[in-house]
Amino acid sequence: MKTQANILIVDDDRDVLETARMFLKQEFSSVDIEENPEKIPGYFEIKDYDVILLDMNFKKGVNDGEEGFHYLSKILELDPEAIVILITAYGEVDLAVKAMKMGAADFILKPWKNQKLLGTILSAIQHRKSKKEITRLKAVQQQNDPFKNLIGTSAAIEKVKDLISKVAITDANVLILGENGTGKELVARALHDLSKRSNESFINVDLGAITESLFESELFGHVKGAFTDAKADKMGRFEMAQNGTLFLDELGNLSLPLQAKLLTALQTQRINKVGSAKEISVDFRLLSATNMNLNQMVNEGTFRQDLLYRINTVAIELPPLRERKEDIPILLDHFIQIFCKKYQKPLISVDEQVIEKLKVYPWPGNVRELQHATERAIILSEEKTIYNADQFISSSAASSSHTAEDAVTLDEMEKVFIKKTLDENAGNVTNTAKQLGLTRTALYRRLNKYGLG
Ligand SMILES: Nc1ncnc2c1ncn2[C@@H]1O[C@H](COP(=O)(O)OP(=O)(O)OP(=O)(O)O)[C@@H](O)[C@H]1O
Repeated sequence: MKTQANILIVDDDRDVLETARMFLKQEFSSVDIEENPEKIPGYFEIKDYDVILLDMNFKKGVNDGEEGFHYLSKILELDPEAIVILITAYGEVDLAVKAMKMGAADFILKPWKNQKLLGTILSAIQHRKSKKEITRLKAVQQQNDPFKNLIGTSAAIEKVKDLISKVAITDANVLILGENGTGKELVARALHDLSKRSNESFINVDLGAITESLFESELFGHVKGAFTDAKADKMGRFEMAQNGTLFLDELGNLSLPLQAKLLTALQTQRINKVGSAKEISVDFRLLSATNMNLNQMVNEGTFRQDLLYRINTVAIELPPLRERKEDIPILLDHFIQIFCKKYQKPLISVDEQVIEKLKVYPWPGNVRELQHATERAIILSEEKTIYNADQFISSSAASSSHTAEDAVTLDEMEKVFIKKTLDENAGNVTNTAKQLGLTRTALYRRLNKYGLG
């Protein structure tokens, strides 16, 4: 029986090709031959090759192996897991060794004995199988990693991951705190994925975006005819989260009357759809998030203490990016991979000096801002390496090292930076917020804080 394998042989010697094909056809299911190495990419478009036999020298009289290296790297670009066996002549063994360092799997000397060729190809196929298996296992492992999206190795992030692992399996209500763009929603999803409710729904409610008039209908649902626009029955978010997880984002934005309504529903675990007298009991795990200081709001009388008690069995605090700068390179790497793929660019690298500048910059919009900045840089980049920090952060930010020297505190640095970005955008808050990776609310808060409003 023939071994199932696709083999491609590339050599400029027609005799070598035909003889090899005749012999290998008896052993393997598919054997293709090609004299012109420039045509290799075309073959890769049609088939997935298990082994490629590649000659080291194609032009007559040239035997420095440069062509072999060139086409070897081309093949590895097309398929990083490709198994390439180089065909070499006597006296070229040192070149073959160099090629193996570059990623070739093996080499075979011309003229070969058929049994030797067979043995080399069979062990190469085995090698290919194990390589594929390792890649598959890595993918499975990554998929099973609940923290695969939560990038960072700083002590602060490790502490957060630790806490998530501990509380996820309990049904405790968790309050996730942190500035805009620090990853609060990612933490909420990880808590859900690791919980007993992971097979049920994860329902997200952005309380900052719900108007006072739509609050009840959004959260509790309504029945047909409950109000003019209620053309049909509607399920509320509480009901959608039945048996699963309910994530209330931007909780600090809720007005006092709505806080009261929310508290009642949480206490009774029962809701009435708007326009219905029938009570529905709901069972969900509650996660909340805010970038506001709820304790301070309680003191000021703008947040209910009893509601804070209810939602805050455990608190997880996410540090701002400027307090864990050591995570910047790994996050950068992560986003570069995502955006190079998205915009179909070869993997772009970033010069060390640029990375140093990015570490000095205060990132008021945290990871979200870094994500946007990286996307912009990748779109703009025409070279393989980015040497200019301006590509990531606007000119005002690029001079942040100057700002850093002049500014005494991070707050001052942030103020100067926001002011400059605002000026650049002719005072347009929406555009400024977008550029900084902040929500408009977050920007307004800062404008008030720094007296820039
Ligand atoms: N540690 C991280 N690793 C990878 N991506 C991250 C990380 N933290 C945040 N992000 C990314 O940054 C963006 C913002 O994160 P997320 O929405 O979770 O932040 P947030 O704190 O909920 O923000 P907001 O308060 O503005 O709603 C998302 O695209 C998210 O994927």
